[in-house]
Amino acid sequence: MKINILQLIEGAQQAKGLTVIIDVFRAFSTSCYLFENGAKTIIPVASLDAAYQLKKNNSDYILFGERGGIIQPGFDYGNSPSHIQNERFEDRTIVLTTSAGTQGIIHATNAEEIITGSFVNAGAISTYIKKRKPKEVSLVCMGWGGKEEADEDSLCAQYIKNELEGRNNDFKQIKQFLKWESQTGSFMDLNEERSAPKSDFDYCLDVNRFQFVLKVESYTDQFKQLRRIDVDFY
Ligand SMILES: O=C(O)[C@H](CS(=O)(=O)O)OP(=O)(O)O
Repeated sequence: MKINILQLIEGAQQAKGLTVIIDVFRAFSTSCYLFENGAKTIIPVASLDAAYQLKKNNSDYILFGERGGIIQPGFDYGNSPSHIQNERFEDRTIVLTTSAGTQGIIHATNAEEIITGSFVNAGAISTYIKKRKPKEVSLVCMGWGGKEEADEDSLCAQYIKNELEGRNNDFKQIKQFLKWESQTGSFMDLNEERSAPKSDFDYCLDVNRFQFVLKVESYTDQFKQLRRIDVDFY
């Protein structure tokens, strides 16, 4: 199995084979919590306008997302896992637009198959890939707004690569590094509490909490959706 680690929007455009679009803080961690809390499907869209249009045509859809980490006018929620811990989304369709994660999905036009990547389901991702046995895997780190590399996404890519190659991971060390040495995730201290509470850090780094992957599939001619696929651990 050939494994590529790629960076940012250009990396998403170059990605081939089974592609994992990685966004630890916070889009694809939050997406896992949404499915855990009952969401029927998530429609990832690139622009705020597309999100507003979908809501206009489907008043029961729920709008999630941010720009620069901040919840946008008219949105029901931002991009925070902390804010949905006690919320249920049974049978609800979520529309999600974020600065980095959803942009990666939209730009990965050469990928054979796309799944999302985060630490909260990293083990499930490697199990899924091992079962699928693809010739080529692309691990794409979406970073800050898809434009600047971020430690958490690069470390998540390396974690998944190590799992696939049978090498050990030291997640405790990864978490300590992200907490005390890396600048990444600092927007959680700076932004308004209602958009990025500090507790998001721990929710996004609750490694292997979920045993499912999120696969990108067609929704309509125009839009894609994320579908939850449960992966057996053994
Ligand atoms: O809201 C977030 O967590 C980030 C903001 S940014 O990309 O770091 O500016 O968006 P995401 O798409 O979840 O990385």
